[in-house]
Amino acid sequence: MVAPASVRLPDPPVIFCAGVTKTYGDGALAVAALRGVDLEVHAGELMLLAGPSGCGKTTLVSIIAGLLARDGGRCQIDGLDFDALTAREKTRLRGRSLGFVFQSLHLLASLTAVENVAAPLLIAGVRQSTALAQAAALLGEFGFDRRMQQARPARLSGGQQQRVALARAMVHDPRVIVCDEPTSALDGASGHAVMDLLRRSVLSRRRALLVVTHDPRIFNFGDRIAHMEDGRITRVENLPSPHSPRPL
Ligand SMILES: Nc1ncnc2c1ncn2[C@@H]1O[C@H](COP(=O)(O)OP(=O)(O)OP(=O)(O)O)[C@@H](O)[C@H]1O
Repeated sequence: MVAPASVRLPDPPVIFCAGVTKTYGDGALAVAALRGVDLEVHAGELMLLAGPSGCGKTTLVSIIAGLLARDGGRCQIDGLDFDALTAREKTRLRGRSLGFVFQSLHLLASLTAVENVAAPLLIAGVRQSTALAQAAALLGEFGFDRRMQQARPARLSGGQQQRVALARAMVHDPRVIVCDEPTSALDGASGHAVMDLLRRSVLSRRRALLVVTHDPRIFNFGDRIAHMEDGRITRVENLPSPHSPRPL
């Protein structure tokens, strides 16, 4: 049936997974990490992903970010399926549409904070002066003064390093940001500051964010929470009155 012109159909999800499976190894050593995961995250939504250690959270976000191939099911970012793309198209999709922050931040030790943040723009071919100016402006919004922007990661606190990693994931204005345990190593105030920045970026940019967490202190930053157990998402619940800071 055709919908009447006045009915607004919902936007398609920005992150879409249906029946995703993944097994590591084979034979007697096989580990079924994902057993059929269904998940949808929409523009403007911050989805938390929680569950016990070993239930498959990192495997799932690695597949969504195109860093790991799935065995079965469907998975799309903005309507595109990583597994159907050539290596060059995958790199382009990652560079254009995705930002990720994993547990080990992978900041480059020999570069300053601002150079780390500018790196994705330089890789995408943006002129150095423009890339550095954009990176400095974003770090400024993240509370970094000029001196902190010129510091190498080893001279920054854990919370500051986490914010540099976040800025690097956002500087190219991606549609999707995926974070694996962004606050696990941080004290309450630093974790709050990081989640505040993530929340602000969702509100201003209508991004889809997927944040893996064990940390109940940050549950009020999410719109919904997907509970994962033994390789499946067993329940998705709406979170009451998510924290709504000023948009970035
Ligand atoms: N490279 C690998 N080779 C073999 N097994 C793996 C590999 N990576 C993960 N696994 C296994 O797959 C399952 C899911 O792991 P995964 O890291 O996705 O879980 P997780 O929920 O992120 O755990 P945690 O909360 O501890 O980070 C676990 O049983 C794990 O031991």
